[in-house]
Amino acid sequence: QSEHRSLYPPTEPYETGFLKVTDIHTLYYEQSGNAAGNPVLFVHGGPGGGTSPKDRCFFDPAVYRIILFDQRGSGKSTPAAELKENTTWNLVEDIETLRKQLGVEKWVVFGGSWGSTLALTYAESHPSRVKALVLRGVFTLRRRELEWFYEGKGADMLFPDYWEDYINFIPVVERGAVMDAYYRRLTSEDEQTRIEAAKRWSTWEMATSHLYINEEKVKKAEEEAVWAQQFARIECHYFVHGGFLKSPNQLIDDVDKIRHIPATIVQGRYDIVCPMDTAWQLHKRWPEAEFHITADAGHNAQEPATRSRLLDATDKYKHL
Ligand SMILES: CNCC(=O)c1nnc(C(C)(C)C)o1
Repeated sequence: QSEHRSLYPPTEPYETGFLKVTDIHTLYYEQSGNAAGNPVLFVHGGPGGGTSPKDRCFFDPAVYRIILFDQRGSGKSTPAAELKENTTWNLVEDIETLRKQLGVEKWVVFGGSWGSTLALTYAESHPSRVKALVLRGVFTLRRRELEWFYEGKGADMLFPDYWEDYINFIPVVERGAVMDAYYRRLTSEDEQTRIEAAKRWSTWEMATSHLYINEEKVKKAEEEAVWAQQFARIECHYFVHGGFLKSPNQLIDDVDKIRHIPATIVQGRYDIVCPMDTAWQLHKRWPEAEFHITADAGHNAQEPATRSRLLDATDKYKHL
């Protein structure tokens, strides 16, 4: 393992498309790299975060058939930020629909943050379809994870400056349930209320996603109203519904369904958005999975040590 690796060079898709999955939702997807190669599915975060061209660069394009898709309401999928028919189980079905559409039997599945949540949910639902899992910044939507970051039960103590703009948007009397209060505003009849709530919610998350604040990401949350609404509305929708999971600890409790699958977990020690406890609990229940703590990293996949371990992992599974 070299210490700090660079991403694979940028590539362009050899195919892009739109897949209608319900009367309401149409999904954007793309394929790049080697059309006859080892299929890998990139599962983006948020939910609602969408994919970007850089996401392709975690994979050796000479070997991998690199498949990206924008989940319901995210990125180029339409309608943007749509919450109707948008649940974890819909997304698991969408992944199977996409797999069949593309003629993939089995694939490597790669996901960080919410992408790790959906990757785990998909693998536990369809273990025979997963060649290997690469998980980063593990998030399982336990109540404690949500309260830590969105309800003023921890992360606010580490970023009190950025917390102020997030929490001051909500009247004191509503702060007993901050996510619910944001949800009322993110789904308000009034467009300006929706936009302001989305910008505040997204800025809080972008400001805390790196060990060293990434001003570019903060600017994106403050200035890209469409993206901010996709990110904030869909995240908040999933969180106020507990991820639509059957029980609060379902993903870790059901890990025995996937312990036979080759896997690598990469976790930033100073991940403020998805604190290391979750990855640690998953690791203890899944000792077979390779486990890397990156000592000088936060939440984001592009932080040098995290990026490097992720590249090592995709190289490890490239010939499966
Ligand atoms: C719990 N939400 C964290 C998450 O999934 C996430 N954080 N940043 C992202 C993007 C990189 C997609 C913006 O996703």
